[in-house]
Amino acid sequence: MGWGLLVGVLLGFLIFKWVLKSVNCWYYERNLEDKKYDLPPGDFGWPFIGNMWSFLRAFKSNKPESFISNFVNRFGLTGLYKVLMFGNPSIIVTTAEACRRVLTDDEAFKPGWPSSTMNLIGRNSFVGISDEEHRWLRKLTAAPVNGPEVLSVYMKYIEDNVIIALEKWSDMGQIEFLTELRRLTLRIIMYIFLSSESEQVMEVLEREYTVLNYGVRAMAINIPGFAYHSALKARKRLVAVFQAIVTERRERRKKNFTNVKKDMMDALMDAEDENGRRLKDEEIIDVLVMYLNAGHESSGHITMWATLFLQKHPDVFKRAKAEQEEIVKNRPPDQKGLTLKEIRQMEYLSKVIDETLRVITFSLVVFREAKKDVRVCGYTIPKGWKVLVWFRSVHFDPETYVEPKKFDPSRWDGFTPKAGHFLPFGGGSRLCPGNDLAKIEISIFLHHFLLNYSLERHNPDSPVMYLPHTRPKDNCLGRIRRVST
Ligand code: HEM
Repeated sequence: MGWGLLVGVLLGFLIFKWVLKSVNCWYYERNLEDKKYDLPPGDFGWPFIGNMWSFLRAFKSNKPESFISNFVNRFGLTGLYKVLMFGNPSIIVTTAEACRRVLTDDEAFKPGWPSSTMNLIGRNSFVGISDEEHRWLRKLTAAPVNGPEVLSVYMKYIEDNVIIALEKWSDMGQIEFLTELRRLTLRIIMYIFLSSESEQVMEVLEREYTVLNYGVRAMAINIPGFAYHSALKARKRLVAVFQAIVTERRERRKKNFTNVKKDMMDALMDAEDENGRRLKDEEIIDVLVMYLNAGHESSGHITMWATLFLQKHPDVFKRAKAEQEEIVKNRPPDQKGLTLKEIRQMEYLSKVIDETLRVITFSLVVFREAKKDVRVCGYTIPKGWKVLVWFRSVHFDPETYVEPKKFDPSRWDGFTPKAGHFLPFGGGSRLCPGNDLAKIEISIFLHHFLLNYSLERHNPDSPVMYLPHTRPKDNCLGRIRRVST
């Protein structure tokens, strides 16, 4: 009798679990007819939350690879897996070939960010506008940051600020190295886009962006105490700050337009499409909220990781430093500061940066949506489903990168990855417009760090957090020490 009851309860539990695990499948595949047999393998997780729990658990327990390897172990190395994430039926794409196809086929795919992300980044920013509007605004806004020649205009500003920052930090005792770097990259992007160096504005932006970014990768629960709720509030405060800046600029332009240097804000205010349409304040604000966020978080984090890797690998540090010393040695005596030509000579440092971009993969995933039913690598992605382009898997593919977890800049000696195998800045029409700026900023910082400083971490074994972005839990607490006179 006792055994019978136990078996009955166990059986009931298994049936209940099977029903729960099948609910999403029935619901999301019910209208697909025969197409459902062409879907990639996968698992829609639990009702309502889908696979979010296993995603967050993998990333919060410091095993980010386990989320995808779980699919690989269960369904094989198919490269595409169906899931339910961020509230949408989605296909995760993990191979270079499939990722490249999704990024470059604008006929079949459009941006597909979760609505929670759009609420935070802004529906008038690049994540929410039509392809046509995107082409127009992208051309307008990418011009001031695209191409090394254009960027050489900002090199002096960047270098002066790097020198001042490193000197200041070395006098400050213990600092959160990452927080200070994020402030530095924010200062640079504020100068380029807003011509502003206001400490007060910078402090507010830095604080609010931190809260905003925690919400971007969190579950979209708008209840006090949850990261998404706080992020929505942070967005409101960011919008208020940008609105004040826009209003002030409009006033200034009315009074004294001709004498003032033009920047990105002016370009947005002057912009007029072929139908004579001009941008409203809320559109300008959304573009700025997006650009300033994208333009400082990523560069700040990657600069920190490159510094940490250099510090952790003395042989790499030595080789990178020798290269910088050589550059300074060959410099004409009357030359002040770095030139673009010198940055181009930093071949080894460029490999250090590329390897950092690969190992850290700052943008672990980007989102697209299928505009129509699309065949990719033998499977169907149904119209309206989201596609999660999983860069992390591409950068950790052992077929392309032997011992992928190892930081090894020399793997780039004589190696050019095939198209789609190295995507730190994405690809296709959405390729990061700040890629050259980011590489120049990071190179300038590392040049001065390698020549004159070292980093002494307070907790060298501080655990790493992967959400919202990969970083040491203590924000890299430590001291910057001057090592030369
Ligand atoms: C190491 C630094 C950086 C990394 C790793 C990075 C990474 C990326 C990636 C992967 C994308 C593609 C998103 C997608 O496909 O949907 C992207 C887009 C973007 N990035 Fe960056 N980025 C960096 C620096 C910057 C900087 C400095 C700026 C500012 C100028 C910037 C501005 C943008 C913008 C505006 C987009 C959206 C482009 C579009 O949708 O057309 N990024 N970035």
